Formats: sequence, structure tokens, C-alpha cells
Amino acid sequence: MLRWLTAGESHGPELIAILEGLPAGVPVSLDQVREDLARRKLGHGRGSRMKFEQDELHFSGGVRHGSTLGGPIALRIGNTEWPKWTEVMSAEPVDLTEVSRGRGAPLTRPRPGHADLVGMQKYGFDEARPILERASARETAARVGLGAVARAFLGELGIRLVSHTLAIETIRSPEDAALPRPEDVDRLDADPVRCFDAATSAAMVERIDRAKKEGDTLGGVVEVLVYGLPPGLGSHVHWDRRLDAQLAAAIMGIQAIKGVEIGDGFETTRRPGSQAHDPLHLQDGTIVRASDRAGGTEGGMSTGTVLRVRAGMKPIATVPRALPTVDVATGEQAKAHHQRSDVCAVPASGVVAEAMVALVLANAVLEKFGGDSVAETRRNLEAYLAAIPASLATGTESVPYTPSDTD
Ligand SMILES: Cc1cc2nc3c(=O)[nH]c(=O)nc-3n(C[C@H](O)[C@H](O)[C@H](O)COP(=O)(O)O)c2cc1C
Ligand SMILES: C=C(O[C@@H]1CC(C(=O)O)=C[C@@H](OP(=O)(O)O)[C@H]1O)C(=O)O
Repeated sequence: MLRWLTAGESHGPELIAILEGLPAGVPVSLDQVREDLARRKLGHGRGSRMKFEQDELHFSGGVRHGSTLGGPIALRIGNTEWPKWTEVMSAEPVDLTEVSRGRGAPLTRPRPGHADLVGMQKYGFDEARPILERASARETAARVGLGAVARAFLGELGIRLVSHTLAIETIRSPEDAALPRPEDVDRLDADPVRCFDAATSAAMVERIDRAKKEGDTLGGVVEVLVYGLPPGLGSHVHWDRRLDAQLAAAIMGIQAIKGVEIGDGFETTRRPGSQAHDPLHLQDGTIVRASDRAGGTEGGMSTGTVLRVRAGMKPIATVPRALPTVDVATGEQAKAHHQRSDVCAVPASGVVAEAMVALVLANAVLEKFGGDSVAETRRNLEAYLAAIPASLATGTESVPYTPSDTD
């Protein structure tokens, strides 16, 4: 079983992330992880913090000479902005009158839509700083770091991921647009909103610029695609062993994600059964699916075709044209606190979703195939695939079906 944990605050000295249970022999480099951390900062609409803050990356354990050792992998992501926050975020007690000016001023005007108010109620604080520090999506840098390692493991087994932006607010890629493949990652990363359709991308950029001008924020939808999965990850036998359930939980665990779809998701509910599923037919003696509506899972198990998971992100809660709130220090009506924020972080959330999907899939692979070394996992995977009888073997890509007169 793969386990992972993160720690650290948004304006603290560093984030710490641990991944336990990954086999030995996975090639991992700092550059690979750095690349994914840089991709997480991408996207038109990100705030100023993404430009001046740098991630300082170190492996503190589990990796030697560019390869995993089989022990817990520990990542440290230092925050170059820390010197500005040493007093406000000091682990040692400090003179409160000294810090309660400027950056350290008590945040008593909670932002609707953020964790501020309910966090203060639950944890017993009279201002929002101790809550927002951990609620902040800065923490997703740690998850993306671990996701890069999980992705390296999956890559050794021929499993490859790619994510892209499907929608920003109401601006949406055409439904019949081609799906990106893993080799399209550089093209996607070069796009200002990580959208695969150039005309939609331009409209998205325009919409974000307008929102910024109007002091508003935007949400949207991202999609993660996974190529090369074997059939049979996850299980139908128990709710928490279903792969779709595990993916949904992991994606919903990302800050501001409010909806998850597998395959055509809610659209499927608007179709009759005759047009909602992926019919099976034979192609050169192998069973293939005629379409990809299900998005690569049936019965809570991967089908061996492309996995397609979508995440819907709400608009950023720190709206520059601040929302009405109550100042909990004075009991008076007020405007929510706002210093700076992202206008739109949808492109970045695609990279985070990719990391979460990679972690869930790495766990599912290890659950099914085990292995203390990646070579052992690969042997077990290959033996499993070889043991599937020819009469049950399925193709990895869908092939449209043309019914004949005898159907
Ligand atoms: C990549 C990313 C960047 C985010 N940036 C901001 C931001 O700049 N300002 C903000 O208020 N919320 C931002 N959020 C969303 C908040 O973290 C989130 O709304 C908050 O933690 C409350 O959780 P909830 O939205 O799931 O209820 C971001 C989320 C992600 C995934
Ligand atoms: C720091 C990151 O995102 C932050 C996530 C975030 C939030 O409330 O979630 C609020 C913003 O931070 P601040 O309030 O300090 O401007 C974002 O910049 C990051 O993604 O690395």
C-alpha cells in the first residue's frame, strides 16, 4: 500500500511531503520533480506570488543516485519568501504586539467561500491566519512533488498521464475536440491556460483579463487522461476498493474542487441506455469498445482503455471586489479581507489533479501487482496480462462500430 502525507503552512519555511510504499528502482530526478512544480505555477490568471516565490527542492530520503531505494521518500520544498514571514509564522512564541502590525495584523473579516470562518469556529481561533495558512493551496506543491515520483513509477510500467483545461467559466472546448496525448504535454504547457484548442484558449485568456479588470475571479473544469493502464485496477467487490471512488475522493481533496466526473459523467444521465455505454465488438479477433463514454472504468475497475477524469473548480474565494462579511472583532458588517489572489487557478489545478490521479493509480497498481522493486512489479503485471485468455483480451483504444444488416 502506498501512503502519503504533507505538512507545512503557506507562509512557513517549507513544505514536507512523505511517500511510503514505493518499490526500489524507480528512476527519479530533482529536475523531473522541479519541472512538475514549475508546471503547477503556470496559467494565465495566477497571482503575483507565483512570480516572486521560488520552490527550493530537496530529497531528504528514499532516493540514492537517481533511483528510489524502497524506503519512504521525503521531499522538502523550501519557500524563498520565508524571510518575510519569520515573525508572523515563528514556531517559537513571539511578542504579539510586535507581529500584530502589517502582515501579522489579525484577519478578522473572514472570506466567504474560504476556510476562514468555519475553521476559526472549529479550531478555536479569533482570527483567520492560523486557518488560511494550512487551507491554502500552497500545500498542493507538496502533492505535485509526490505525484511526480508516482508518475515516474507508472512511466516504468508504460502508464502515462496528461491533463488539460476544458473550461474556464462558460468558455468551453468543443465537445468533439481531439483529446491530448502524453506527447502533447509540452504544447499544453506552452499554452497560457493549458487548453488544447487554440481558439478556446484565446477566448479563455480574454475572459480572465476581463474578470481581472472587473475585480472578479473564475472557476472551470480540467480533465486528466491516463494512457496505458491495464484492465482490472480497483475492484467491484467493496465500495472503498472501487477505482472510481478512490479517484473521486482524491480529486475532491484538492482545494476548491466541487465536482468530479468519470468519463462523460453527468452527461450520461441525460442519455438513454442505448446511447450511454460503450458497445463491444471484435476487431481482428480482439474485443474492443466502440466508444469511450465510460471514461475507462466499469464496475469500479479500470477497463484498460483511456481513463478520463474531470474536476470542476469553483471561482477563487478571495474576490478582489471583496464580498460582504462580518468583522468578528467588532461585530459589524464589513468587506472580506483581500491582499492579493489568483484570478483563476484552473490551469494549475489540472496539474494538481494529474498528481492526485498518479498517486491513486500507483497505489492501485501496487495493490494488484505488489513488488519491492519496480522490476518485480513489472514482472507481475506482465504475467497477469499474459494469463488473460485470448477470448477475454481487450484493446486499449476504442474503435467505432458499424452495425451490419445481421445485427
Ligand atoms: C492551485 C490553486 C490555487 C488557489 N489559489 C487561491 C487564491 O489565490 N485565493 C483563494 O482564495 N483561493 C485559492 N484557491 C482555493 C482555496 O485554497 C480554497 O477555496 C480554500 O482552501 C477553501 O476550500 P474549498 O474551496 O474546497 O471549500 C486555490 C486553489 C488551488 C487548487
Ligand atoms: C501559494 C500558492 O497559492 C496560494 C493559494 C491561496 C489559497 O488561498 O489557496 C492563496 C494565494 O496565496 P496568498 O494569499 O499568499 O497570495 C495563492 O498564491 C501556490 O499555489 O503555491
